[in-house]
Amino acid sequence: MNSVGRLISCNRQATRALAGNRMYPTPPQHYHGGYNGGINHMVNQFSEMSMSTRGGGRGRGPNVPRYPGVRMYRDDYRRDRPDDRRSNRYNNDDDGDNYGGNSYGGNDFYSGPRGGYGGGRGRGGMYQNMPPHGGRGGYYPRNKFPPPMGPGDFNPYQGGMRRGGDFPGGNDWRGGFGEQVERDDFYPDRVSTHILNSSERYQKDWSVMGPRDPAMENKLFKKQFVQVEINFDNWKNIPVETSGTNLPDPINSFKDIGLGEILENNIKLAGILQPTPVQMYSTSIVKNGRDLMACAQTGSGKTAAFLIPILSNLFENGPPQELKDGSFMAHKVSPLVLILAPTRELASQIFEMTQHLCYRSCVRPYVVYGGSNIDKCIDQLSLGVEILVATPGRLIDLLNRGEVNLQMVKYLVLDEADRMLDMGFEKDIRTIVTDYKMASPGKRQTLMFSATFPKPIQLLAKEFMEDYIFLTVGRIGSTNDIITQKLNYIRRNDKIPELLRVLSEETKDRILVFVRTKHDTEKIQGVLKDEGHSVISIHGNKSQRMRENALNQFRNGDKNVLVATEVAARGLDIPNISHVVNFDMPDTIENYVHRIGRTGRMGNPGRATSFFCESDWHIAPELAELLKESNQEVPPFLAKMKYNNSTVSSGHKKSFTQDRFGGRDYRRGPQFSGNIRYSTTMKPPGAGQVRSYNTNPPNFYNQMHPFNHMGYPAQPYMSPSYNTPGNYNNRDNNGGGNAGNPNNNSQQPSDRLTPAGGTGQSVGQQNQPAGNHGNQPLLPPPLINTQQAQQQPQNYLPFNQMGTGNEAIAGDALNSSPVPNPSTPAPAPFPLYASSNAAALYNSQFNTPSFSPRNFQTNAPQFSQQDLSDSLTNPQTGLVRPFIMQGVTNLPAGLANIPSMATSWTAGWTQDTTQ
Ligand SMILES: Nc1ncnc2c1ncn2[C@@H]1O[C@H](COP(=O)(O)OP(=O)(O)OP(=O)(O)O)[C@@H](O)[C@H]1O
Repeated sequence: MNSVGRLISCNRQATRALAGNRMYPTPPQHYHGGYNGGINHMVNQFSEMSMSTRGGGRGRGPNVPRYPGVRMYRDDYRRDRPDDRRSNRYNNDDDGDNYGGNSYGGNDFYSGPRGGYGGGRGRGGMYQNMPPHGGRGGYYPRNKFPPPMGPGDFNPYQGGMRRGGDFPGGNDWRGGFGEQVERDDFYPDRVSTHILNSSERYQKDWSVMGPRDPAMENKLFKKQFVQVEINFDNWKNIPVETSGTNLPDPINSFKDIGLGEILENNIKLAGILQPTPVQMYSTSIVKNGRDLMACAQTGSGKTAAFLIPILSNLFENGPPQELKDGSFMAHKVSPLVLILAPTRELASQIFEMTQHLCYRSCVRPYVVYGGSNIDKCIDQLSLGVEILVATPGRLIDLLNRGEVNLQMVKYLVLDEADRMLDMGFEKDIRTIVTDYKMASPGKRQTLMFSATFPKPIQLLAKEFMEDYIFLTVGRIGSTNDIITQKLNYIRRNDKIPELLRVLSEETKDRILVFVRTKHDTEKIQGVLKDEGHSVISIHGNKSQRMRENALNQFRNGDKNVLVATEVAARGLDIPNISHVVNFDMPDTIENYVHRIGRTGRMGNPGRATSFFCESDWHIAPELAELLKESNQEVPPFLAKMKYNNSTVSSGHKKSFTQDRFGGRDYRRGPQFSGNIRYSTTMKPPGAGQVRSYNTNPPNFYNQMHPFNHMGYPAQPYMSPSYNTPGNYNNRDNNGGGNAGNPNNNSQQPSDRLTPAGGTGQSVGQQNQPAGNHGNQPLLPPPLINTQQAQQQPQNYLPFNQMGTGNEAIAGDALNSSPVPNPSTPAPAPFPLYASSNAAALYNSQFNTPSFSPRNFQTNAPQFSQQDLSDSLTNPQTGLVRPFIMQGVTNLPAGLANIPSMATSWTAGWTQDTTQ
């Protein structure tokens, strides 16, 4: 007997044992896909000491290769998909279904037909229209893969789904080989907001609030768990940047737009009184019908940021005409809003908030994800759903079954979008968006949200969008300042004692401990329990019920330590997590950001402690940058590691700064024709500090480097908005930061940000001598086209009049935009450009590997030798400062002197170059 056969045989025995006296016929060979799947499912459940088998899981299609020895999880098909296991970098934590488990759950191609397997949940296609014969029977995936027949297909009495036992033996058969467990207690649909069916709802006026339902209200809005006060003060200073065409103005309050009575009522009940920064911007962007790619710090209210404006539009506009007049006859559920999330828990959380906001409305939300009961799910869908929250795998399952129709989708939301478009999920997202007749970009609105948005993902994401706006809230490359981050350098064997020590210092609130593997999660949970801690764990090997129970216990304070794998890293909003401990470092810097983002939410402080081993060196450079950017202490060992590994780590660094993490609109290059706008009413973090730079610069780095390592304007730089290229947006152009526009310098509204102690006077007007920092707005570094500068000197300021902090950066002009000059408009904040060669050279000259390659462009025009030597010989008056040697491959001999010369230019130069 081969290993598969042995497995089947042994499973049969287990099955019989579990089934008690009930004996089931061995199905014919060609049914074994379904049958086998069912058994495997049961064994899996059995191993979790749960008798919750319900007719077995899905079967494996007979033609799909099986990998002996790999347990088939009902919803964890990643394990059976070696390609995905290989390619998914999030999955190398040995936590098979951290993210993807459910995503493949139900993909019929892999799972084989559900039909059949001895009373399983099959929905045999050919009998699906014969309810008297046992419900729907095995299903037929109309779109793609006709399943081989299973018992449910030809014998509805045996295999068809009974749903309530409408045929003798009904529910018994549902159970298949085991005891049936009622899962209502955790099934997410425990709160249903509507009783009308969809066609009834389509006839209603959606802007009218329905009657109050005190019981429902209590269920939805009762403060189940400790509520955390929101600290809006911590957001007043957050920098916000938008880029794209025709940027709408943000709202200041929800009252600025008519949300309608339903939403106004519901947000109040949900405790949402004023918008967070991301909500201010996204609300107006979505209400203006635009696509949006939003990158905002963890815990800043992104969920409501997409839900509120979408719902506002829905309530205002009502159902689409085709649905109202019945011209679009959907025989299946046709959601108007589709929200996709990577994990079950996150989907469930989004659904919960959707329920809150849909209370007393005609809009019915629902959530589908792997690990939950699909029959129930289908039952619920049949009532009609306007907002569908889903994990990709379960949705594809339902699409293949023909249960969901995406043709009416008007809003597509990807939460944790970078994760959703990462390798593990990208294929699924493409399938969902392109294979099921969803409206194309432009005809639907597409919204993507995350706290991290790497450039390659942006490139992918743009395919799903049209003329989108990129929104950044918070400093990119940083985490929330209010999370105090600590790194402990530690040997692997010392981690557990250290964890016990850290926990012993904690007296209150909840602590979340991240561990790499499922196995270690269990192990550490055991150790902590033995030490008297009140601890629970969550990981992908746990059943959905156990996962939800663990989260609930942690949420409501029954347990105050949660040990988790990456599965809990993204999106989970649990109040009062005071401390995140990275027992094992995450594999990527993005994951680090999301993990520690479980604390420090809604503007409240948090702590993160990470145990750093020597083997974690790969994340060192990125982490050092991140800590620096977040105003955290960079431990000496990390800085050392960074430089020691500079050659090895450069690849990481490159991908970090240039391609990963992201958060800066990748489009902002020479070809970008949109606008860029910075927040005007919100001061940048540390605005007070900024002013002090002028007299006694405490942080020269920031002043000298208008762009930080992420290519993002460094902290002090926060210009009022203006358009690019070349045109000021007058509304926002009074004073500070807009050098070169003398007409607008006369007044400075009180809410106007004055960067770097600025009185708002322009460089051009002031003609500040170099080194005099007083009254100088910090400008973005324009790029000089040196040739043009020489030809049109009237448009340029001599170097020595620009003043430190306003220095032009040598390089190619961006669309020939000139350097600030009183008579010409100032250019927008450009990134710096240089070739990679120049970058490498710069870094080697300055003995630092950390100059951002993000700003480099390989095909930039050559920088003339003459320009260089002019600058070298006379840097104070030259038009060009050889700060970045753009495209230079053959350097003049004098170049070697740059560091020493630079030092003499300004006292802060050396600091300037150490970034
Ligand atoms: N304007 C608001 N006023 C009060 N509470 C809010 C507001 N907006 C959101 N919240 C609450 O803040 C918490 C965090 O919101 P949410 O989970 O959407 O953050 P997030 O930015 O998506 O975080 P993450 O990046 O970790 O996914 C939630 O409990 C939410 O109900």
